[in-house]
Amino acid sequence: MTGAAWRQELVAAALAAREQAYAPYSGIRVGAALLTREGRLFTGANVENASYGLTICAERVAAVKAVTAGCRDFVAIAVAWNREGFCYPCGACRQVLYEFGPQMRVLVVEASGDYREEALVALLPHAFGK
Ligand SMILES: O=c1ccn([C@H]2C[C@H](O)[C@@H](CO)O2)c(=O)[nH]1
Ligand SMILES: [Zn+2]
Repeated sequence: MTGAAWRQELVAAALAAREQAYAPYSGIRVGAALLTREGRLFTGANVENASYGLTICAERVAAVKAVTAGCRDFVAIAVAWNREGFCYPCGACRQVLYEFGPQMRVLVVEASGDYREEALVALLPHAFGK
């Protein structure tokens, strides 16, 4: 993945990953697609639980898949959902992403496929890091 093409690929993968969401409680289907320094792409979707509090966000699913595949250097993540407006990662996800990608880009995607690009550091100012 080179040049600008990776952005479109990441956005498309995040939109598609929503299909894998398990969200019977909220109905909010979130998809994430994470690009690592090696050029590998990892997807994730939210996995809810009857206890509610044990729900896992799409972004953290993608992050743990990457790390457990040996990829610890995150370049960018795209996040999409099935609601109006842009899908921004929650605070917990921002912190977990920061551990492996302090310089990474975050593409927040609308259901239409339009997206905005942010720097993770802009979403998590004065971050607590290693
Ligand atoms: O960063 C976030 C925030 C929320 N969700 C999911 C969790 C839950 O299933 C639903 C509503 O919070 O959205 C994510 O996947 N990522
Ligand atoms: Zn989250």
